[in-house]
Amino acid sequence: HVPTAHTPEAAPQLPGHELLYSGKVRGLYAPLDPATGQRDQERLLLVASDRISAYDHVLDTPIPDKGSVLTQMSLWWFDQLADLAPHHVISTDVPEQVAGRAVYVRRLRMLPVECVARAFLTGGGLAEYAATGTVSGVPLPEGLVDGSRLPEPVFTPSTKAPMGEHDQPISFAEVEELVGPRLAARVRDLTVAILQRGNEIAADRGILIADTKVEFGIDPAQLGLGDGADEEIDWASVDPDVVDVVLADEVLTPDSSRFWRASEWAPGRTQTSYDKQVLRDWLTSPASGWDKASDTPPPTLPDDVVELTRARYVEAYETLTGRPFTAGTPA
Ligand SMILES: C[C@H](c1ccccc1)n1cc(-c2ncnc(N)c2C#N)cn1
Repeated sequence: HVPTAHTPEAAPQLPGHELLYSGKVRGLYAPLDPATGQRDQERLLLVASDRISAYDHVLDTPIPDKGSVLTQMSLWWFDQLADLAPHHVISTDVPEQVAGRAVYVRRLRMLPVECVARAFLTGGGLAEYAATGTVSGVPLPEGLVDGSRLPEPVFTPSTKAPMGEHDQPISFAEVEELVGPRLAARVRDLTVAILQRGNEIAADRGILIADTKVEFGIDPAQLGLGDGADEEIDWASVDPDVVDVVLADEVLTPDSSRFWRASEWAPGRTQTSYDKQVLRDWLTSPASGWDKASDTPPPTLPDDVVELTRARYVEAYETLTGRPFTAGTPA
């Protein structure tokens, strides 16, 4: 296997497409009409790079096939969850430069809420619980520790912070102020149901999904808006029993969620990350010569760390889906 790495940067130029948003490891493009050069108002191209982030840094060493593995995994989850929510995927027939790691999606009006649900307590949720006994305003049993399984998944939303900043946790009441009580209840219930279903499926494969972040959008046409319109939306006036609340972005991937090996789960300490532990262990070992508190960029990764990390992504995909990973081609 001679890995080819797609990394010049998270979002390379793409002929016939205009870059709209560049995330840490992903890009969102508008296809251009070849005749007029105008942006297609109904579709977007969501591209995953091979870049990986750790300790709030995007590493300069790519993980070959990471973008493709996570794209294929997300596509598989959209199918597994189709009875819970419609999704935004149109086609995987994408430009050859991004084959296997990009999807054409319906252009939606995205709800201004990061929909996070937690099935196990760790990270920011654990810190909030330690300080208040609650998470996102939801009271939890006493005596929970790092990695404790919650009685049932809890909706712990946050605001969409500007690029590069950390999302801020908000209460359910604040979500109701943002999008109205009806949409707030719907996205809460959907986010919890998605994580619940994800863990039911993953548990059979020896994987625990501690938490996940999903995004929802609504078709502009169902909001009575033209495709290109970007006027303000009165979300509280939207009835989720009338419009389709569409599952967008990526779903239940190791980038949007915490993946743990069930066999390694031990509440009371930091859990090992299914996909990023090899990377984290090397970065925090003397071998890297890096100090994560120094705010200097992490060093280039040695080949073995890259290959072991790639193998973790492929293993997660093949274990979850039961399908062999084939680089560069949609499943
Ligand atoms: C956060 C995410 C993002 C991805 C990649 C790079 C930077 C940001 N994003 C997704 C949309 C979006 N907007 C309209 N319709 C859609 N179907 C989607 C989706 N998915 C806007 N932002």
